[in-house]
Amino acid sequence: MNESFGSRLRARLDECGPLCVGIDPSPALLHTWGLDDSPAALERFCRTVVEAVADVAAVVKPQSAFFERWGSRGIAVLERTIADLREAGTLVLLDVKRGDIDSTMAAYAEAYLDKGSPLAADAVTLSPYLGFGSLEGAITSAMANDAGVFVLARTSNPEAAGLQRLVAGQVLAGAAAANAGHAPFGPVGVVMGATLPELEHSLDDLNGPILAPGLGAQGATPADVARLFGSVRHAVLPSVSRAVLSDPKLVRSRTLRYRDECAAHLAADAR
Ligand SMILES: O=C(O)c1cc(=O)[nH]c(=O)n1[C@@H]1O[C@H](COP(=O)(O)O)[C@@H](O)[C@H]1O
Repeated sequence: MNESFGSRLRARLDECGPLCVGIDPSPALLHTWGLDDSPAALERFCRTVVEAVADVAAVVKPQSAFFERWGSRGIAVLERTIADLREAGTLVLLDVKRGDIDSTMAAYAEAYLDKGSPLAADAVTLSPYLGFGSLEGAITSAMANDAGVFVLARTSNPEAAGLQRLVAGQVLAGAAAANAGHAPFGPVGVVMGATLPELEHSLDDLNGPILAPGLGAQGATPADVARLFGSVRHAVLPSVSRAVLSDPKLVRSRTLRYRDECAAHLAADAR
């Protein structure tokens, strides 16, 4: 692997269309699938999802929390899931939402971005709460490893608005500065919920990908994705978890439906 994350994401979006599928093996979903709540069931769940979506989702996003709850046994399943996805050629965005002072961030970067790490992903989610500058080392590490990061800017949950409205501009400016001069995208993506009533900031100068979670279970639709992100449609990566995971037999068909509906709405509503 020696192509930048931006190039690999561009190629994957062009090949598969705009969708990220989350792997969120919650106890509720394991129960719905008729599985017990155990590491073995977790592994079965993940294998089923990987087989169903690896060739049709541009990106797959395992949610670390659902693996961490099983301690080392859960992390072992996460390692195997990441390896299976990468072997299948799917980009892996590990959802860990990390953020800390620079020396601690260096250790997180080593854990999730260093090519030699057992948990190395193509990209990770980061939280900018300690200041965008605290993420600088992780961004440098991402670039050195042909990986990427997605920094929380305006998340999909309703509680976030008051706090994030105050700082989203700084996050977007920091990401745009880090991405300047890179093609086709820089390594710093941002997270902007598909549930937002409106975009309060311009994304035109970002030059990076936009992860847009909230489709399905949180109420956002493919039409919302197009309404919010039509002007940056080549860079948006809508993300869905529960709405495609709720029935093991329908994971693939629901993935295809969300992907194709997002593509159709983005093409039709592009401004
Ligand atoms: O970083 C994320 O992926 C994320 C950001 C955000 O703003 N909102 C959000 O829901 N997420 C994650 O996206 C997934 C959403 O799952 P569903 O609501 O089931 O599609 C969860 O793993 C969340 O942690």
